[in-house]
Amino acid sequence: MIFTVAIDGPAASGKGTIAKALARELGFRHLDTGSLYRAVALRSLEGEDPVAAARSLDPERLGDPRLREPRVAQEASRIAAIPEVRAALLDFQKGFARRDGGAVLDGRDIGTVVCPEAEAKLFVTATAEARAGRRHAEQVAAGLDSTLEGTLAEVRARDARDAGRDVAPLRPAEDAVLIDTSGLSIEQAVSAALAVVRSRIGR
Ligand SMILES: Nc1ncnc2c1ncn2[C@@H]1O[C@H](COP(=O)(O)OP(=O)(O)OP(=O)(O)O)[C@@H](O)[C@H]1O
Ligand SMILES: Nc1ccn([C@@H]2O[C@H](COP(=O)(O)O)[C@@H](O)[C@H]2O)c(=O)n1
Repeated sequence: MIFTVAIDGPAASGKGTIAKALARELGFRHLDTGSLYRAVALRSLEGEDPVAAARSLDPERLGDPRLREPRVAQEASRIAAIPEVRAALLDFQKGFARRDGGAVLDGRDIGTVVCPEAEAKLFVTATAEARAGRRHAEQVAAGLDSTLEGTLAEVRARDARDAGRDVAPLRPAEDAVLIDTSGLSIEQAVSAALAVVRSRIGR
């Protein structure tokens, strides 16, 4: 059996939280595809050519805590606009998705480019203000220097780059189900997503 759940959405919309919860609940494997771009970005910030970094990336080594830093997130959205970087990361993502069993992948182009054949597609969104508030709280809890205004500006800059690039821009697939988490708790958002996926599994 192959069953792929494709989850896309802008920064801090809650797609990673939903993806992890779905994978846990359904016994599916999970890939946070943003971590691939962040790993390339970290190496780019250290002076490496991003295309060479993407071509030699070890996807099993994505645990570096520096990947979560805001400067890495911004650099990720810059190197993610390079077509050769995206091409170098594509086969691994497709292979992860279509191995036997169930898989949940979250990112920006999963339903449109990586897994256009996914059995269930979700587009998770929220207002920029709600997303910035969540990311700011997360950064404060992690002991990082963060202001709400600065985080909102970063979220907006990343949205503009991710949605405005020529290659694989952030957008909902035509057949994606939209979940706006602005007014939802984590539990409500996860159960809305689970209901969509279960309805597809049952078909
Ligand atoms: N429905 C929700 N209500 C309140 N907080 C939420 C909700 N969903 C997620 N969060 C919190 O918001 C933050 C961002 O969530 P998450 O990491 O899942 O977003 P994301 O879309 O995967 O972000 P990114 O693409 O930047 O990695 C986390 O701290 C998470 O706990
Ligand atoms: N499928 C994807 C996933 C991510 N990106 C880019 O990486 C940046 C970081 O992603 P996070 O999900 O960890 O926030 C993101 O802003 C995108 O530019 C991508 O292009 N495609």
